[in-house]
Amino acid sequence: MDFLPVDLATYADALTTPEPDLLRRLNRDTYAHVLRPRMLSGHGQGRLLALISHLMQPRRILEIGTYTGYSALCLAEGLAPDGRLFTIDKNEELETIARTYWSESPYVDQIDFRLGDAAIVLETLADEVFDLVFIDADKENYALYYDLIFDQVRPGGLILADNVLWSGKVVDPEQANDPVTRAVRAFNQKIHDDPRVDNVLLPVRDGIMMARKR
Ligand SMILES: C[S@@+](CC[C@H](N)C(=O)[O-])C[C@H]1O[C@@H](n2cnc3c(N)ncnc32)[C@H](O)[C@@H]1O
Repeated sequence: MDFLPVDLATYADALTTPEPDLLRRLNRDTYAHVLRPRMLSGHGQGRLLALISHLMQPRRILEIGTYTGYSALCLAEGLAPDGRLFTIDKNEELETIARTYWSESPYVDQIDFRLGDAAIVLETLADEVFDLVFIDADKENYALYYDLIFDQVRPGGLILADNVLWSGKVVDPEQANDPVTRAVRAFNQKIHDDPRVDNVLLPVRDGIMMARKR
């Protein structure tokens, strides 16, 4: 299933800054060789992540859910010269492809990959203060990750969470009892109700929650 009608998605991508060659190759390689390639952010969303990062020029980025390393490369584009991006994934089979492409980028020394279950790995990053966080792992634990990292986000920092429209299931009455859909809906409501942030649910691709810490 496509997130947008194909002609609209094609039009939007055509009128967006082109996908850099390295990312285009990683995108193709992922679709050719890795399971569930739809998880990769892709051209339009990747350019949005890069643009946000350029605007913020973060010193510390946290990504939960590396997959093949595509969104990490996009987010790294805006890093301050002494900046660092921590990215966590529990699937060791993806590490090689991610590192292969990172090594071709100017950000290879700024990307710090941590293998393991996110909730546990986060304990090892307890001393970091984050400017920008991208939550893109198991949906059932989004609310947990949000709670775990919130105090480590600086005032004015941005928390992004992907797939918050969950392929439209968040408004499908037939999915009301689906546990993942319920978790995504609960997460969205939690952010919306949190007086510590200003938020926008962006209907981009599969939905991106943006929450700026006050
Ligand atoms: C949607 S993909 C990430 C896509 C990537 N951010 C991108 O845009 O290209 C989700 C990833 O989260 C990882 N993941 C799922 N549950 C996790 C957990 N509990 N801890 C760490 N990683 C997890 C999966 O292995 C998968 O690679």
